Amino acid sequence: MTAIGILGGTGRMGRAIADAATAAGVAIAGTTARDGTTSIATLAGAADVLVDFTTPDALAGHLDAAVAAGTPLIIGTTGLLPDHHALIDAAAARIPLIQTYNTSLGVNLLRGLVEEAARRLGPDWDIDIVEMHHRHKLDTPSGTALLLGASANIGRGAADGHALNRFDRMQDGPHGREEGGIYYASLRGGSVAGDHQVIFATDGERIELGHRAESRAIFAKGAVKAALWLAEPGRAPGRYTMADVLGLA
Ligand SMILES: NC(=O)C1=CN([C@@H]2O[C@H](COP(=O)(O)OP(=O)(O)OC[C@H]3O[C@@H](n4cnc5c(N)ncnc54)[C@H](OP(=O)(O)O)[C@@H]3O)[C@@H](O)[C@H]2O)C=CC1
Ligand SMILES: O=C(O)C1=N[C@H](C(=O)O)C[C@H](O)C1
Repeated sequence: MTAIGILGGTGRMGRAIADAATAAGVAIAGTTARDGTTSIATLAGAADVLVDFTTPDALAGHLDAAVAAGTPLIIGTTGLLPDHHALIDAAAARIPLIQTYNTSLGVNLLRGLVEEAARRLGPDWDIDIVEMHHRHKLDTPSGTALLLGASANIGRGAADGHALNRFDRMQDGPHGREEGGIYYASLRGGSVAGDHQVIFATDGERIELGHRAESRAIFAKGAVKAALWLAEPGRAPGRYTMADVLGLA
């Protein structure tokens, strides 16, 4: 039976993933938290696959441990910067790895719809992304908002959608729109698990494509599915996506 090691086991997502794994009959090899009482290296050696929903500061240590043990890794942590992505690319040459800002089926389907809408609508339609999350969320805009922006950029013809919006952060105030810019608005409050709305607006009409997460269970279920997929025997090193896992690629 596949055993999952949960990095950040004390967190909201860590606990949800433990519940989802138990419900799916998947073993838990162990968990870590910020206090370091459990050795990451020991857990990496004991687990068939690791899942990391923690904080960008912890990423380098988690990658080192996974590579040293040869253990596949799923990174769900958001707020990553270009340097983090360079470390992930280097690790993916050694182990199978998935880095994704959203593990839900719905958002990964929505990405394709957003890409298609942006492609068909063309440059006369402005694109804005509005997201709302619980009061504890630290990063802004959400990783999913950036993913959806990347899909829209790809639909508009960009070779690498992320290259445009990894660096284009939120723009505020009535400064007028930059041509081709995608604008983000973020709300934080209550216990919202994750709402995203992509608004395509032109003169006289709007199209809205959105997704609402009713609980973290959908992210946890997707993370367990991705973990089982990544841990399949013979999975070669590489940087895979949720589209690969869900058969959407
Ligand atoms: N990809 C996806 O589908 C999703 C991604 N996320 C992302 O997952 C991440 C975690 O979210 P959430 O569970 O709500 O956050 P929490 O704050 O509830 O949990 C964070 C976890 O990380 C641990 N941690 C914090 N700092 C460190 C550190 N320096 N080293 C090691 N471990 C550390 C915490 O340990 P301790 O308890 O000891 O502080 C805790 O276990 C966020 O980036 C969030 O955006 C969330 C939902 C879905
Ligand atoms: O922090 C969260 O809770 C979530 N984070 C992810 C993000 O930043 O997009 C995914 C989901 O929306 C929940």
